[in-house]
Amino acid sequence: MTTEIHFEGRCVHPQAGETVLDALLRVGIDTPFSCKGGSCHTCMLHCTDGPIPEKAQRGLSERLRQLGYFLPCRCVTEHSLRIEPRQAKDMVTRCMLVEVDGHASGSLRIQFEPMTALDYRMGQSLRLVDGSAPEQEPLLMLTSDPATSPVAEARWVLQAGQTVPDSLAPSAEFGLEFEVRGPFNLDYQDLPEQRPAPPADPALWQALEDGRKARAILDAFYAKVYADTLLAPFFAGVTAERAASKQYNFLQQLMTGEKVYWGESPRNTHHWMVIPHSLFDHRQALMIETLREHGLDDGQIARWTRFEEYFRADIVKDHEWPKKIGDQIYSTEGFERETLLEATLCDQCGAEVSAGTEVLYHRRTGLISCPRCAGH
Ligand code: HEM
Repeated sequence: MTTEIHFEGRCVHPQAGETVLDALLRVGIDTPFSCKGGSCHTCMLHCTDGPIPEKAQRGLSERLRQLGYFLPCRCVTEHSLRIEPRQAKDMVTRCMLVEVDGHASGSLRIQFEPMTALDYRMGQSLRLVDGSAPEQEPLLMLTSDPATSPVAEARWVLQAGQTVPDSLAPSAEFGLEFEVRGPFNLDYQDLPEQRPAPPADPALWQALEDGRKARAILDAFYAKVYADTLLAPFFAGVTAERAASKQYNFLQQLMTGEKVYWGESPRNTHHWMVIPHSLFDHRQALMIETLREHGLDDGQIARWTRFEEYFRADIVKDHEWPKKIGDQIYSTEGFERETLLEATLCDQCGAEVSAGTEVLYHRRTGLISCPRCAGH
């Protein structure tokens, strides 16, 4: 009986004495590896069916052995196996704390050093291993770029009911250890459908003169936003008055708990906006500057920004997300052709386009191109 190694739709036959890793590489399967001697664990794979030789699991933790992980560089077998790449949910990395702050704002900035290699990209996420079911574990968003920062950095936006472990408490000191799972690609599906609002803070609203000062702050803030070369492009076609009013109602609802905001959820409003952490932080710095100019003290500033930080996970992303309403997902990127029911003006050249004409329109922006501008 020939030995068959099934891997991602391919079937490979190892030669006598050949390791599984060498067999995969021989036929051109691009699987990661480094030392090829069982030391670095870079090539570790997951076996879903078939007996794994004891030698191929030497050096792996009991947990990984039980899950079926093995080192293909140490695996010579005459039995057939079904194998697959490692699964992010099974990867747990022990980390050492460098520094943690932000407890007052509800958005923890955690600087840490993974104790074994953690292969990640900025924008991916980790889960903090805290003893709960893996899908319930707190989400940490990776904000550092491994190419340029010697220590890793992640954000943890605290959700209702989550408690911070001692290893990440305000008093936590350099060197404390904790474990993370992943990394995962953060996508809109990872966010809970309807995120509960953070607890209201009516005393803050009162300190903001029952909203009068909040309105003055927002007017001054959006004046800065519209003059800012990084932020202004997102607001093309939206008046500063609209932006400030919507934000006012949103904050009023968050701070007082009264239902006065009727706009979309932050996730859906910002669904098409590619906003990196650095831009979010830049906006936050402008907001803090404005709050200071209006006489808020550090405590009040932390209480205000806590509400904004809470929505970081709904807003920061490295590619546009579709809209999600209930279970329905709506893609708003791309174009459609539509026959006009009424005459209108072409958004490109300004010429009148008569009813019955087929035009090209962009699903999200709603801008149309007449047949001449659309090139047909
Ligand atoms: C860099 C960060 C951000 C950018 C570039 C941004 C951009 C925008 C833009 C362009 C709009 C107008 C959308 C429209 O009227 O069509 C908007 C609306 C809004 N934003 Fe943001 N935003 C950012 C951060 C935030 C934060 C931190 C919050 C919440 C705490 C927030 C809450 C809202 C709300 C509630 C609206 C109104 C939604 C509606 O019109 O229904 N935004 N944002």
